[in-house]
Amino acid sequence: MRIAVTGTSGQVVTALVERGTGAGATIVPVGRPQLDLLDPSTVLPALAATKPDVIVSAAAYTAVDKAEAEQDVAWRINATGAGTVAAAARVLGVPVIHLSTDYVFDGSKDGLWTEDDPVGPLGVYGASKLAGEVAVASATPNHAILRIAWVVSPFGANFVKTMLRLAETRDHVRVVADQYGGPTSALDIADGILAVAKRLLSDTNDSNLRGTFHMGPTNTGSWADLADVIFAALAETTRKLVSVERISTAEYPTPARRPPNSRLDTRKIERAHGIVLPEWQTSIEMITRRLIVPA
Ligand SMILES: NC(=O)C1=CN([C@@H]2O[C@H](COP(=O)(O)OP(=O)(O)OC[C@H]3O[C@@H](n4cnc5c(N)ncnc54)[C@H](OP(=O)(O)O)[C@@H]3O)[C@@H](O)[C@H]2O)C=CC1
Ligand SMILES: Cc1cn([C@H]2C[C@H](O)[C@@H](COP(=O)(O)OP(=O)(O)O[C@H]3O[C@@H](C)C(=O)[C@@H](O)[C@H]3O)O2)c(=O)[nH]c1=O
Ligand SMILES: [Mg+2]
Repeated sequence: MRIAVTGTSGQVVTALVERGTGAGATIVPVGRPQLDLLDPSTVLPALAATKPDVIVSAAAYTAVDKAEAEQDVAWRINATGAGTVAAAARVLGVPVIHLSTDYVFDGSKDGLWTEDDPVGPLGVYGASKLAGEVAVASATPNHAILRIAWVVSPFGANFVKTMLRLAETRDHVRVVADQYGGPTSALDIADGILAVAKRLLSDTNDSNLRGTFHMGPTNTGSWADLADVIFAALAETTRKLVSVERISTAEYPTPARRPPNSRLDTRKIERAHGIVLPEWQTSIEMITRRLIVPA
């Protein structure tokens, strides 16, 4: 199975490269300058050249706060760009697995968000990603849109790396404790994507395998809970102690609003694709240790 993935240095594409071989997949990252989502004319030729069986649409504008000031660029990449990738998949006659986000929700629900719940993004990033979902779904029926959340990994830029960088100069970090979600390892996401890709290829017509799915760990937590686990793993490995001050969103002003509760109900992808990701704490400990003691 040959899988073309948009982007070259992103967290999920890097995780797919690490996990692909073990799952019998050849991962072909396709990124700038060959494929630039800001230049739609590059997309089909670059993807066609990889001769893919499946396309994973992982490239995106992911700077949540910066997007508030760069609305045009965020939309061209996350909305128009996503639609162009899906249209290329249709032309090439292959399924597309497109990644979206928990930030399509406004966070006002008490429980877990299902795929049928109403969307209501609070910021430019979430709105542009939602427009991307619509563009993908209208470009080809042969799609699986996977909404994921709070992605962390040994690669790229992410919250674990931010916390470890802060720990180099501080023994005290303030972290919001009133935003809840599902911290997810890009490596676990890669395993899920590979499983979905196999099913889409082996059953080319099953509509239960297609559509929109929430994929994430079985449990959830706050950003402060996540920081606690990171610093516990740091303390175990290096004896460096960092305390987490649990603050409110109001005490940590940012350009973009974020959902207070974006916890995702993952039962649909379990039913349709048999996918269950691990509890987040285990995966976060592994990532933290890997970042402290490079392999
Ligand atoms: N990070 C997160 O917390 C979450 C991410 N998601 C979604 O999951 C997907 C993967 O995220 P993640 O791996 O963390 O992303 P990263 O932020 O780690 O990487 C972004 C990727 O997008 C690529 N990219 C950005 N602009 C362009 C462009 N104009 N043309 C081509 N490629 C471009 C980058 O290219 P290059 O390799 O050249 O740098 C990079 O590979 C995204 O769709 C994101 O919206 C969903 C929920 C949470
Ligand atoms: C660095 C830092 C952040 N925070 C807060 C700010 C914010 O509310 C929360 C997370 O901050 P970040 O900027 O790392 O996370 P953010 O960029 O909002 O992460 C989001 O990225 C996009 C791409 C997604 O799709 C989402 O699922 C989600 O992962 O933690 C603190 O409270 N203290 C700190 O020291
Ligand atoms: Mg961020």
